[in-house]
Amino acid sequence: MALAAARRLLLHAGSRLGRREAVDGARRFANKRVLVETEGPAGVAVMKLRNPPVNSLSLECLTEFTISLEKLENDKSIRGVILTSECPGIFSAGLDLLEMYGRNPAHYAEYWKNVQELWLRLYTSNMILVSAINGASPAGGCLLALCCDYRVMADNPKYTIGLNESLLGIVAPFWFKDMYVNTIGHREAERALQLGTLFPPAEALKVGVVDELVPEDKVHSKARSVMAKWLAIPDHSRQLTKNMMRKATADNLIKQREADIQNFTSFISKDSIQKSLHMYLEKLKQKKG
Ligand SMILES: CCCCCCCC/C=C\C/C=C/C(=O)SCCNC(=O)CCNC(=O)[C@H](O)C(C)(C)COP(=O)(O)OP(=O)(O)OC[C@H]1O[C@@H](n2cnc3c(N)ncnc32)[C@H](O)[C@@H]1OP(=O)(O)O
Repeated sequence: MALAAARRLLLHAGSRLGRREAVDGARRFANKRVLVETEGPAGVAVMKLRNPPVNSLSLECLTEFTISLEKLENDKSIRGVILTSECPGIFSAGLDLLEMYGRNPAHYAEYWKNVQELWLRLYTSNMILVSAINGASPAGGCLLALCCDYRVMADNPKYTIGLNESLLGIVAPFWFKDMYVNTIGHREAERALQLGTLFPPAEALKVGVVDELVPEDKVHSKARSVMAKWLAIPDHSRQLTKNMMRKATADNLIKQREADIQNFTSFISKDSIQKSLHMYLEKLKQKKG
């Protein structure tokens, strides 16, 4: 309830801000963790995640992301969005592990509902989505990129991308899996999901997790030129085609959202899973020291 009220407030405040800035010509709105700029080619917004240090998808970040998308969807002048990160070297570290560790079942359920919500909005968006992957993109970070219509990645071997859930002792949900299969095919997805493979750029390109690699300083300009090509297609035919390709996958979650929340909640609440997450978090800490 409290979150829903916060969401309404944010949406309202955001739309007032958005209107004022549009009048000033600044064409920019922001909340704390997501910045949206609509300068540049007509009809294109650039959405930047800025939840340092690693753009983990906390509940607040998910909510702000969903609200920003909703605002862009409602703005009929926007036809395309470039999704990128403001955190150096990190696209997104994926779901926030601290939302899935040491909390209570009601929190897990609320969190998962919001993860579903963002995924459904992104995956079924009528807008053209291009990701400019300018850093590491594990698990939920990869999920964000997979929702896009085209993925441009920085050709930096330090960055990896993939659904690595099995390395954490958890399992990618069926809808993450479905989207992976849709993108890279059954055999590659089967292998990558079991091994929790994090692909360096050249391998990500080879297997089809991303569509194009460019030098790091060219990621944004390439994303813009890709966007220009997609903008040249009439919206109605592109949207109907996208819907035809994606509807069954989205509907598969829509028809069992509640059951999926229950599954997640009982899975993540298990002692053995909490222990695995604890060990993974410890490993992340030790890496530093
Ligand atoms: C039977 C079936 C039932 C179905 C049930 C379904 C269950 C499925 C559940 C969930 C799906 C999960 C999806 C996910 O997305 S899980 C998250 C996966 N993410 C990762 O594995 C990434 C982990 N992070 C990293 O590898 C690195 O941090 C990095 C490469 C992103 C960045 O490296 P670096 O720049 O060196 O930074 P640090 O490692 O030092 O990290 C800084 C700081 O940030 C913390 N942190 C990192 N990642 C996360 C995260 N995802 N969530 C929360 N916090 C994170 C890290 O711990 C450091 O914290 P600090 O020590 O306090 O500074």
